[in-house]
This record gives sequence, C-alpha cells and structure tokens, in this order.
Amino acid sequence: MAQELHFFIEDSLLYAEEFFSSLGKITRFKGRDVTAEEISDADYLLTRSTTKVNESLLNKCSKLQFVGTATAGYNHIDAQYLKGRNIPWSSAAGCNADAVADYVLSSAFNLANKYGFLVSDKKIAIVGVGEIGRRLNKRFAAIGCEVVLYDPVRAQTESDFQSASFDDVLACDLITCHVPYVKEGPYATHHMFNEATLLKLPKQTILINACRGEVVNNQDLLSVFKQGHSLHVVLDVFENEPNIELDLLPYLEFGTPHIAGHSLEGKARGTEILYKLVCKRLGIEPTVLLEDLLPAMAINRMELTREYQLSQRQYRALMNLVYDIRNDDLDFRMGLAKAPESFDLLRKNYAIRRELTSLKVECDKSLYQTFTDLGFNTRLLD
Ligand SMILES: NC(=O)c1ccc[n+]([C@@H]2O[C@H](COP(=O)([O-])OP(=O)(O)OC[C@H]3O[C@@H](n4cnc5c(N)ncnc54)[C@H](O)[C@@H]3O)[C@@H](O)[C@H]2O)c1
Ligand SMILES: O=C(O)[C@H](O)[C@H](O)COP(=O)(O)O
Repeated sequence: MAQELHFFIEDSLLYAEEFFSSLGKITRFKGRDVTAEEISDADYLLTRSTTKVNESLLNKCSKLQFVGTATAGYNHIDAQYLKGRNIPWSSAAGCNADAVADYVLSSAFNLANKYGFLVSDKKIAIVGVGEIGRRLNKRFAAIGCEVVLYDPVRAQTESDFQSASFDDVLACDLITCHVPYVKEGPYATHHMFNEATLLKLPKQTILINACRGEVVNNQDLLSVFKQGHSLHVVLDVFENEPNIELDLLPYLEFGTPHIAGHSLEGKARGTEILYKLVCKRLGIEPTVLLEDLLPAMAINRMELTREYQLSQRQYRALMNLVYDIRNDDLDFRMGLAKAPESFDLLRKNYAIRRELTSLKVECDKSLYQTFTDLGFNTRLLD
C-alpha cells in the first residue's frame, strides 16, 4: 500500500483542511518559529510569506516533493537552493491582486476626500505592471486618470509594451509600487525609493508602498520627513517586519500591518491555487471548490438604477462600503500604541475583509464596462 502523504502547512493558510485533508495527513506549523526538525517528515511543504524556505529549514527534509507558497511574493524562498536539490516550487500568482488594487483605490479616494481633490485630475504612476499593476491601470483609467506605466522588465521581453522612464514616474502626482523584492542586478528594486529619489518628488506627491518594505528605504523616508519635505505616504509594508520603525507612524497618511492582500478571497485563492497544483502533480481531479467555501457577503448585491450618476462621491461611497482603509489604519495605530511589538498579532487577528470582486453590481449598459473595470462583479440589468 502507498505511504500516506504528509503535508506540512503554515498555520496561516486559510481553508487548508478543507482543501488538503483528503490528500494526506496535515501538520500545521508557525511560520516565524518553524525548525528543520519539525518539518523533517514533509512530502509537501505549503507556506505563506513568514516561513523562510532555505537550506537551514530544509536540510533535514529527505523526501520533500514540492514547496508551495500561497502568496504572490516569493522572496522568502531560496529558489537557487531548491533548484540545486531538484525540488519544484510555486507561488500563487495573482491570488490577491484584486485585494491590493482595492487597498490602493481606497487610499486614493480617502486622501482625495481629506485634501479636497479629484482622483481623476491626478497623474498616476504604476511601478511594476504585473497582476496588480494591470488591474490598477484598468481601474485608474476607468476613473479617467492619466496613467504612466513603469516596468522595464516587461519592456525588454514584450514588443508591444513600452515603459515610461523612472524620471517620468517621479514627476507623477500619485506613485504606487507593485514590484517584487529583488536585491541586486539590473532590475533591482532594493531601496528604489531612497533619500535622493524621495527628495526629487514634488511636495504633496502621494507615494503608496504595498509590495515589499525594502523597496522604500525607511530610514531615508524618516529623514526626508524630518527635513520637512511634505509627502503623503501610505505604507502597508515596512523594512524589518515585524520589528518596524515606529517613528515613521506619525508621518504616514495610512499605515497598515502588511494586509493589503489579506482579503478573504485573496487568502482563499492562494490556498486554492496550491491545491490545484498539488492535484495536478498527483494526477487527480480537484473536487473542492472555492465558491463552496466562501461565505456570502453581508451586502451581497446592489442595483444601480438609471438615476445613478458616476461621480467620485458615489464611487467612494461604494468602495468604502466594501473596503475602507481608514479602519485598518486606526486599528494599526491603536494596536501599536498599546503593544509596540504587536505587528504580527495585528496581522493574525485581522478582521474578515471582502473584495469588490464579490459585490454583485447590477447596472445597465451605460455603466457596465466602467464598473467592470473598477473591479466589481458586474451584471447587466435586463
Ligand atoms: N502587501 C501585500 O499584501 C502584497 C500582496 C500581493 C503582492 N505583494 C507584493 O507585490 C509584488 C507584486 O505583485 P504582483 O502580483 O503584481 O506580481 P507580478 O509578478 O505579477 O508583477 C510584478 C511586476 O513587476 C515588474 N518588475 C520587476 N522588477 C521591476 C523593476 N525593477 N522595475 C519595475 N518593474 C519591475 C515585473 O516585470 C512584473 O510585471 C509581489 O512580488 C509581492 O512582493 C504584496
Ligand atoms: O506577496 C503576497 O502575496 C503578500 O505579501 C501576502 O499577503 C503576504 O501575506 P502573509 O503570508 O505574510 O500572510
């Protein structure tokens, strides 16, 4: 009889039992504390971003067949080491891209309300035009913004993609970062925003970092703030998580504990993507469906009548109904004020959050395309 497969799964993977219990035995572990001894029996190792997958973690795994991370980013995985041991691995590309796009749009609309401007008047730079950047391009274009795309990596391999220059990016009103963390090489993203680049930004520029903390030099950012350079900065990610630079907090417009991608749908899709990959490897048909696991939304459906006028006020109201970044910012500040070392705990106890993609919006032809591009789950009214 074939030996039962042993799945070692980080404790933060959502719906892991529902997806994997029929495929083998499951042992859960804590990402930041896991040891090589603890996972030495693994056939399959499934993680999120807090498990550092490298030689010191895997050196006791003799029968490991596959490593998967239920996240979009994969800089916590030592791909070279896995290649050397011939162990295949995968991330969950695109799983939480809509959640991050919601986060960026909520930032933009709530800042517009606070400072009295129209998002549609702003020139937007998207740094890194992959899963998240593509969605944001559609959403900002649907609002009527001029969008500048910066992705020299795509420009090099795709003949129909043209990248703006980095100087074009620095001249935009709102810059939003969606690149992987790459430490070195021609397309390194390490400290892309440092004192020199930050000081080039015109005053009042909005800078959003929801990719990896190391893309913005946090000490340089603090120094630029202290010099009185007034920027509107939103940080979901920080250098040196979970021990972040707390002195930055008072200067930030919105700060959150690395939760931009933490919608229920985003986390669940991450696990689902790995489930489908494992089923494929095992040569079996997937039987567990994500749609059977996700609960209905509290407000599930909206009908926009002919009276509905698309305006910033209306869109912001709909957006905030689903996701309002101000609540997460408040929880973050209150949580850290009570316990400065609670970054991980705030992530662990993060409230259930849904995506625009789950809100069914019924409207007629005149609004259908715009609302689809804005990220809603749109249906045409008869
Ligand atoms: N805060 C969160 O919760 C959260 C959630 C999802 C993803 N992320 C982070 O955001 C990153 C982007 O996510 P994605 O799903 O869009 O990934 P993706 O791989 O689909 O897109 C990344 C894009 O960045 C481009 N790129 C790479 N190096 C670049 C450089 N030097 N300059 C400009 N562009 C460059 C790539 O060509 C690619 O098009 C992930 O790698 C991850 O680290 C964070
Ligand atoms: O790269 C990603 O997908 C995100 O940063 C992801 O949300 C990280 O989540 P974590 O595994 O830390 O919960």
